Amino acid sequence: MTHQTILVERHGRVGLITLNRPKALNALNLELMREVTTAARELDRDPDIGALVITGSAKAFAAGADIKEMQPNSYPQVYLDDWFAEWDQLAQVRKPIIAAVAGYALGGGCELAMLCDVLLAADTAKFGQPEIKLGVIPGIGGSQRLTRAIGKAKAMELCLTGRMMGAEEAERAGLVSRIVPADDLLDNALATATIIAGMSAPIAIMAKEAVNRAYETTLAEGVRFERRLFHATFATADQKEGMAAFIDKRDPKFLHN
Ligand SMILES: CC(C)=CC(=O)SCCNC(=O)CCNC(=O)[C@H](O)C(C)(C)COP(=O)(O)OP(=O)(O)OC[C@H]1O[C@@H](n2cnc3c(N)ncnc32)[C@H](O)[C@@H]1OP(=O)(O)O
Repeated sequence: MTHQTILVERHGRVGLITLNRPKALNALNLELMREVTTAARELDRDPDIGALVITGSAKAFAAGADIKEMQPNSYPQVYLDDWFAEWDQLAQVRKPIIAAVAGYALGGGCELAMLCDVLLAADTAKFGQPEIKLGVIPGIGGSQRLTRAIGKAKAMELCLTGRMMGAEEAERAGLVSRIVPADDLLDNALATATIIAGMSAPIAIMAKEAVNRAYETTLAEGVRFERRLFHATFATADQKEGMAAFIDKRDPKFLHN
């Protein structure tokens, strides 16, 4: 399939989506959003794919939603078209997604990174929610996901001032799982995704669901949910294989069922 604003590649069991609007610093226009969500859903359905990576360029993961596209729109238009609701489809992807972020991840770019499950940052990464400087507020979940990731104090400051934070501050705050040198970012992301894609596919999906549930429910409900999924892992062939492999002192051969 031909894409205008993204590149899609396969690296073994990993699907790689690269944002590709370099002249606009990967600003997220409606076409790019559709292409990313469509590609991610296709990779999610593909049994030969176990994990996804989304990345941008060295200068920008994405500098936000496309301001030039947004600017002339009226309230009835954005409301009736339910602008940015389509990004919710990325949150519905069941396989783990890694965001490999170098350069600017601002506004919708930061929100796209936070829609992913593991956020790897190059030492050049800069995160922020600068929408307030444009007379708007985050619209792809930034005020919610950033607050859950780094806490109210810092999220409030970033959303109210539009200040950017660098990779080290983002890692200290808990937004980023790891910082790597910019030149090694993609290799690290693909290596991490390959490890995840080598696990049992249903078990990886259960692990993602269980961790995500912690964002949405009480501790007691979350622990109950986790326990039910844990019990369900015993209905898979991969639980038998994983434990047998440990006992036999060999690597497991997961069959993804
Ligand atoms: C409202 C919601 C829900 C979400 C949002 O995301 S709103 C947007 C939030 N993002 C921003 O406000 C960042 C806007 N961009 C910048 O502040 C700067 O571009 C920069 C600091 C990221 C980089 O500055 P630099 O001087 O290095 O580069 P520029 O000359 O400014 O940009 C190059 C080229 O890209 C176009 N660009 C950059 N960001 C966007 C964007 N978000 N939307 C549309 N176009 C963007 C920029 O206009 C320029 O293009 P031209 O050379 O054609 O002017």
